[in-house]
Amino acid sequence: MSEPVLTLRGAGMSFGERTLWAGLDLDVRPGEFIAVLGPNGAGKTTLLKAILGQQDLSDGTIEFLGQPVRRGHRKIGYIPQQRLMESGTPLRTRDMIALGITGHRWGLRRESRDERRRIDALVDEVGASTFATAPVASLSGGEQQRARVGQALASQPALLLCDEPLISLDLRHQRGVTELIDAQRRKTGAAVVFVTHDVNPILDVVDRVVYIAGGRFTIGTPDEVLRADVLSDLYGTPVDVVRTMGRIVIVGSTEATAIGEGEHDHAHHHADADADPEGPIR
Ligand SMILES: Nc1ncnc2c1ncn2[C@@H]1O[C@H](COP(=O)(O)OP(=O)(O)OP(=O)(O)O)[C@@H](O)[C@H]1O
Repeated sequence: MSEPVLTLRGAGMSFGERTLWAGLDLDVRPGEFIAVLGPNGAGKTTLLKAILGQQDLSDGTIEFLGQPVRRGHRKIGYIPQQRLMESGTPLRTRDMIALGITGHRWGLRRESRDERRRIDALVDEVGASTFATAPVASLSGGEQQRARVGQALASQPALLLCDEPLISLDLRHQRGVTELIDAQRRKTGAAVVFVTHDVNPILDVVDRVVYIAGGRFTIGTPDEVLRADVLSDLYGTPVDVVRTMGRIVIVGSTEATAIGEGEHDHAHHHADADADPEGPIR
């Protein structure tokens, strides 16, 4: 088996008295697709920040390609949690994608012919051709998100970190972005660590799940982890896993809803979070 791209050993993250996760051992292989699931505030984004070298661990180690993680590694692609571009930002879509290749040198020198070809191919691959010359700030949320994916893929990363990249996308574009990331990891062997509240849009492509909740975590295939007994044990309270119309919905009892508290603060992330008075935990 090939060497892992990413290795966590005894990794722990605490803020004061509060432990987000501890004792996390994980090897991520080339081409592997890992979903990081859990309720709001569980520590999913903080895990990505630790892998990016932006947040020091409280315990343990993280290595990327055999070296301790450090900030700004060119071989890690990152799609941050979505923030809409401020209107007035003049950056054009193609230039935003090009930034992933030319980095900070953008604007200071011309693209090489090879770079130009790669950028054009990426613009095409993320379906951004029709808005390539439009200012990013003028795009819809979904279009901006495709530009972000293009930028993250531009440096041909060995590891792609995605923080809720499907938020604000309609079903068609959720599928489009998922297929894009899936195709990329199959083509280039890039490993993917994908943070999401809702596993459903990516269920077909996920190899393993890291489910974080209440300061603890569990790791396994979706079938191993997304089960009532496993998640009830993790949450420490009864949780049901309902399969309906090809979707998995994780439903808590009143107590479990309390554990998932904060979900409704972020209800805009999920249109259907409001639809269930029980408050699904994802
Ligand atoms: N530097 C920090 N200092 C103190 N607390 C922090 C710091 N960074 C994160 N936290 C806290 O850690 C918790 C986990 O945050 P994180 O953003 O990782 O959660 P998440 O699982 O990504 O949640 P969401 O689904 O809401 O995005 C939050 O309560 C947050 O306030």
